Amino acid sequence: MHHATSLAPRAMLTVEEQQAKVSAAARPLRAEAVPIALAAGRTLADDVRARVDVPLFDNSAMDGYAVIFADVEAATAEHPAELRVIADLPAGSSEEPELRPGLAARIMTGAPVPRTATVVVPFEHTRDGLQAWDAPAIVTTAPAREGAHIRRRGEELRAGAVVARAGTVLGPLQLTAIAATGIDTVQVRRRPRVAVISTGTELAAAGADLARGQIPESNSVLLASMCAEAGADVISVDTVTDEDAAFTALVDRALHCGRVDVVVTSGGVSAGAHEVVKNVLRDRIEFVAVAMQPGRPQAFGRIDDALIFGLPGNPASVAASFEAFVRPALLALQGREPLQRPMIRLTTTAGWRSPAGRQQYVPVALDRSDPAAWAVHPAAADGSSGAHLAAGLARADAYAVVPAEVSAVAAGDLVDVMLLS
Ligand SMILES: Nc1nc2c(c(=O)[nH]1)N[C@H]1C(S)=C(S)[C@@H](COP(=O)(O)OP(=O)(O)OC[C@H]3O[C@@H](n4cnc5c(N)ncnc54)[C@H](O)[C@@H]3O)O[C@H]1N2
Ligand code: MOO
Repeated sequence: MHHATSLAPRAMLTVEEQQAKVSAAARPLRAEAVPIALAAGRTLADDVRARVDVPLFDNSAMDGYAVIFADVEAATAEHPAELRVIADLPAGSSEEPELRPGLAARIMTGAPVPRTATVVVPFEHTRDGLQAWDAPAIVTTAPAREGAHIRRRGEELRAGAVVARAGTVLGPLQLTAIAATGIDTVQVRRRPRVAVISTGTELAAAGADLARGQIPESNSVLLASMCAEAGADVISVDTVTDEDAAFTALVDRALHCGRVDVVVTSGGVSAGAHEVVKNVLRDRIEFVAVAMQPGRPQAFGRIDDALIFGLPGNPASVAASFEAFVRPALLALQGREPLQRPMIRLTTTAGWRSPAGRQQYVPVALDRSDPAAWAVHPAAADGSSGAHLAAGLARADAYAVVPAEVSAVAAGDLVDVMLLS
């Protein structure tokens, strides 16, 4: 079916205006309890508080002898202090020897320090080093201070104190810290359930033989992997022709059978004769022009509880639109902060033109050969930034984001770079 599409020029929204509409619609999903072993990449819904003190008890930081400071504070190689050893304390020992003046306990790193010990002397500061446990300890170097090499109960964190804040993404370092405070289950936001739909009668599977007019389909792999990387659960990935009925069926399935939180489509949103996304959804979500390049035609709205993103079909447009609108929404659904990628100002070693009045997203390659002066250059072989460029994305690590009012970037300029990893 053919729908006439208005070609009357319309005011473009700024990227920020469109982002504000998206973030107003993207409220955090409900929380669920997840064991820490399965929580990598999830986002904390609540602050996590330590269940136990860290360290949990006074313990030794060195392999050596637990002793009373006064017994060894004057020890030298010429006048060593000799102590009788009354206990052997490996890590995990629950023994509590009564340490009196003149006595020592052989102790290993991590073992509980006897209550009356006031210092640990490492084996390196004894005459004989590691010995049978009950051989005398002959201390030849005085400790620097009372308490040396004893890690005190709760000195890093007290039970009840916050280990990690709500909104934190759980990576390996966060999960180990949580485990170390005696917690095995965390409250995290539900993963956004996402359906990806590529539209275009010209699309064939990437490995297929291609008839004239057909091209390999590439947007769905980009969208599915970017959604997964942003913490989403991609529940379906489909490619459809530009026929309204086929697209309608997929959207209905996603919304009603798949119970998705987000639908991301590519293609079919501009001004042509076969704009399937626009034809089917024009009355249900908003189709706008955004002052960005690539990525000008955009669609966004809510149907029931799901956010619907209609991204333009050009591969570089899909990629930039994802960064500008979809990724921040996926993060907001998970309650994450900040929503934007890290930005850094770097020198570009090549220049390019930028369309006046549109914020430009140029895929760039990072040159990290000088660690103190990273630089960038456009990833596309010819240095251009066209929306149709696809193969050049293989070299891209980042986007240079050029403000709308800038019309040319010159070699040597500082540019704002959005890092992708
Ligand atoms: N008369 C006008 N024409 C166009 C306008 C306009 O304002 N007036 N806008 C242009 C801009 S800017 C863009 S961006 C594109 C966006 O168009 P659509 O979203 O409708 O995308 P399609 O036409 O379906 O596809 C564009 C391009 O990308 C290729 N494509 C699409 N899907 C895939 C996929 N899954 N994998 C690989 N490649 C894909 C498609 O074959 C086209 O070459 O419209 C301009 N036109
Ligand atoms: O806005 Mo389009 O995405 O430039 O080609």
